[in-house]
Amino acid sequence: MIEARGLTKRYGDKLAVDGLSFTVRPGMVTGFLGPNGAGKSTTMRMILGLDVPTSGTVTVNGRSYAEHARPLHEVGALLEARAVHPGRSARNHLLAMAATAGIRRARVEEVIDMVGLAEAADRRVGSFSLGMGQRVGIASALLADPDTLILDEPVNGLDPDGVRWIRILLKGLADEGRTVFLSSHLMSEMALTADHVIVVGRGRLLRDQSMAEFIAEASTNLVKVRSPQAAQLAALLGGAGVTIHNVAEDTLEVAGLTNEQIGTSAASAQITLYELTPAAASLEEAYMALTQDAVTYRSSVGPQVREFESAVTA
Ligand SMILES: Nc1ncnc2c1ncn2[C@@H]1O[C@H](COP(=O)(O)OP(=O)(O)OP(=O)(O)O)[C@@H](O)[C@H]1O
Repeated sequence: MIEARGLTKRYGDKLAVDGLSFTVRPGMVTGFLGPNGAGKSTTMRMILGLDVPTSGTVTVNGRSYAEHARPLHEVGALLEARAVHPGRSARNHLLAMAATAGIRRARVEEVIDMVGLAEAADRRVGSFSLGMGQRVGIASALLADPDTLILDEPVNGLDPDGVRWIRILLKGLADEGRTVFLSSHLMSEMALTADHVIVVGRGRLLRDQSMAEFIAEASTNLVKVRSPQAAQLAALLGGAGVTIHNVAEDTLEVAGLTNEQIGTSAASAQITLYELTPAAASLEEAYMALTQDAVTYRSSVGPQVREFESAVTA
């Protein structure tokens, strides 16, 4: 369990993290989302005792990182910067870490197997691909069998196989009752991996809720209906509190009625339906809508955002 209370970090004039309070709970994967420069890495570094808060506190299992007698056994981390000596083999790197932390040698072989590095463990880490390097980083994080894992952009640059592998691994670790805290800009992947989201913008907390709630909140109550008798259906459904847009000859977008109500009305008037789809936002759409004002480094607005904006204002 990770608990931040009023966590704040100032670098000169820059307030990188601004009074963050949140709890990352065990038994689930929590996604940490936010635009570039929102303060995610700074927050993760403070959790790991690599940066000192200007004010506020952050604890892992009730104590700050520095107060733990055996911190590696409490929390394992994969941060963006790789800190592995390139001339060492993966096995020697893990053996050196294990020796320093008083971890038995057999555990090194266990984690090598867990991350699928058995074949390559004696090769120099410097010769590894990005994906293999990430596996070494994850093996290091898992070495002391910690209850809490913190991973900053673990899927960055990985191929689809590697991305899928990390997803399955993290979900499995959460199912074992561990706390898994993960940052990523890859929204489609985050949607598949995380059960809960914490969203920050300009150092501040924007959301702390379940993935399902976050997406549902951003979903419009539009229902897309396709019918060869679209005009007849529109006339039938029209009424107070109902808005209907004819988006194509055979397609309506209806707001103000549930798909059950539309289906029942259509059936009673013997109108044929080809499609009846409630519109659900994607995580990316929900995230974009929330963080639009919190983006520090913005490129021109992409077509995806425009599409969503017109969908919600239509
Ligand atoms: N050591 C530092 N000295 C000065 N400013 C810093 C330092 N570390 C981070 N910052 C600033 O603090 C803000 C938050 O940075 P941080 O790296 O935590 O954001 P982030 O959410 O992890 O971004 P990204 O998604 O790009 O990794 C940024 O404006 C950054 O420039």
